[in-house]
Amino acid sequence: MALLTEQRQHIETLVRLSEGHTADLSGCREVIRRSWERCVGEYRLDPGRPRPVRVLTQQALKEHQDSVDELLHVARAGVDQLYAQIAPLGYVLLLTDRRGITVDFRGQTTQAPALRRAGLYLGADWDERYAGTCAVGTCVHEAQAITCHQREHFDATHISLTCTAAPISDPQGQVIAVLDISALQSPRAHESQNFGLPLVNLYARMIEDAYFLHRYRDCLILRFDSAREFVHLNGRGLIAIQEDGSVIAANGVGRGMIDTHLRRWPPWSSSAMPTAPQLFDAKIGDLLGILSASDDQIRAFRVRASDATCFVTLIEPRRRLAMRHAPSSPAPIPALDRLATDDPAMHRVLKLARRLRNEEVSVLISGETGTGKEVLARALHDSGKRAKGPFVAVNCAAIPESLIESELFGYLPGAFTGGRSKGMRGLIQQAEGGTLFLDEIGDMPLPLQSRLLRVLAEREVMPLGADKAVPVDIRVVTATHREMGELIAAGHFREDLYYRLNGAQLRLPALRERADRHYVIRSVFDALLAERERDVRLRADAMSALLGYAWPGNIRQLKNALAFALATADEDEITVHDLPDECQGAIGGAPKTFLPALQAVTSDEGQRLQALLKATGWNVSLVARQLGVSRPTVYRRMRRHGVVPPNWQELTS
Ligand SMILES: Nc1ncnc2c1ncn2[C@@H]1O[C@H](COP(=O)(O)OP(=O)(O)OP(=O)(O)O)[C@@H](O)[C@H]1O
Repeated sequence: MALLTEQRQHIETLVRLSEGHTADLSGCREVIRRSWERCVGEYRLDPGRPRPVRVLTQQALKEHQDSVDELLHVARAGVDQLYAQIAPLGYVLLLTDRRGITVDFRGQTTQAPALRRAGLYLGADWDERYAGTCAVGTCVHEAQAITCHQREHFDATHISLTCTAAPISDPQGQVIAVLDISALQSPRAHESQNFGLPLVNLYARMIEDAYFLHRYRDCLILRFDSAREFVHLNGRGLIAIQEDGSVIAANGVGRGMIDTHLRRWPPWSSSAMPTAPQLFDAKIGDLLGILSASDDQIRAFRVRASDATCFVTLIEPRRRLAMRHAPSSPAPIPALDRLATDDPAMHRVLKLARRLRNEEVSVLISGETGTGKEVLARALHDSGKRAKGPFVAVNCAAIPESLIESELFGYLPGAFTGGRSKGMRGLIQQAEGGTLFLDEIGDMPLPLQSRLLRVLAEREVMPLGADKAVPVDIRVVTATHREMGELIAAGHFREDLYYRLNGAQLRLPALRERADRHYVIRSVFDALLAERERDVRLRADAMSALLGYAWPGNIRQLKNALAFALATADEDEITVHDLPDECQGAIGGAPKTFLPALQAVTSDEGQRLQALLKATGWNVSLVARQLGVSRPTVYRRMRRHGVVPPNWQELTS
């Protein structure tokens, strides 16, 4: 009721404004007043007829997303980080294109119906011409960050909302997108939103700079700041230049410097631009030589426009950097190298794998299901001196217990009823000269563990029914997703066998923990395309959802999800809507890991654990490190206390 009364009063104020009475606007901020005047004068919006929220069709939304595809991709990390900060305060996040169409969104699924009604949703249109005065639309019009709080909105439908938006400009200074945080409810006082403007501005600037660095990654870029300590970390000025010092593009701070320079020294022609040596009062050689001039790869220059000192570093084109670093990197081993790019845990695994590939030492590969243990075992085999020999993979969990002995060790004719009349060469012997890969080793029955131990110790195998052992030359690689320490403690696995198998351990990280998820997604996708001889584009919104998903089934689940999308997508591109439901994230592809758990946890220990998990963004590995226990132990404790992460359904499936 209160809202309806407020809406009526609001409408009356605006109707009076449309009739030329401006007396009621004395407390109104100038920027809002200008926008209201545009709404009634220019757009002819009728304040007496609030308009329903407009949400675009999937097809129309797709077109808008396409037009900012590259930006969406670059912005993702910033969008996720900002949302992680504002979600606990009850805010949602919108990224719109320059026309005010919401092309990316983060919000809580539990609030979806209310958010959709309010227009805080993927595809919602916040163009000032349609929605009236609002943070996004007015921000685009004014090209400046703005808070639009409650009754500052033009349309009476929106007056319970509070919204703060900041523009994101392209390297030419044109607004290409708007970053917005909004809440359905907020305190009445405008000051309650004071935190929002600097926060959204900061992230908009970071996204803008990330986009600049991405667009000009193949150019020389000067990065500068007035504080030496901040240049590498967050140098605010960016200017892309050519080798002769001419300016290609600049970010907001860089453009500001150029403008001041031009005001002081007006050019002889309107198209003439100052060069970098002119801007920094330097020789081009000094600028190009920055990296070797000092230990911290920074040099001080005088900015001619302001006479201020400024500290500058040089970012080299990515291609040139790659070439420079190539000679020092170790000799390529394609079978191993293609498994990862720049993930620290994978680097450690692959570094050790390189050393082990030609050794006879037994290797135990651990990691959650689907992390690629068999793929790594095969790569180890393919890259080592046994590559020409066979690679025999045995899944100990998949073979019935009654058959596993005969399968592994083989048997002579007539060794047991039901066997083949000619007998059978066991898998151990089939791996002669090559590698025997025993997957799910934790599931091997105890009696067989003793026999396997003998094979490893004596390097010979005794087929069923034989009275003489046969020598074997095999390398054994095993894998498990189980906690071997627990199996040993429970008497299910022989400790002596474990130590023999665990000559070295390679621990594969879960896909959700990998910093090179983008590379993994791309390579799995490319492999599927090659298999199917198809050419299909993976659109940025799909990539964004894939990057944000928790992947309880790891690379296997990823592969299945992409295969599903390829099989069901209508066109020659995959969008977020073509992915299996669980990977589409919360509304607008929000990473599930950011959604709050809604479970009631009663025990003290459970609550402490839940608080710790929440504080780390449900990073189980980090919590395990903080508590000094293993990850499986954290999962077990979560299960015991009923601590349910947002993505638990997948984790337990
Ligand atoms: N780096 C990779 N590139 C492409 N596909 C991969 C990669 N790693 C794993 N896969 C694919 O993911 C699936 C699971 O891999 P794999 O069988 O090696 O995992 P696993 O850890 O051994 O699984 P499990 O624990 O269930 O035995 C396979 O289809 C494999 O082809």
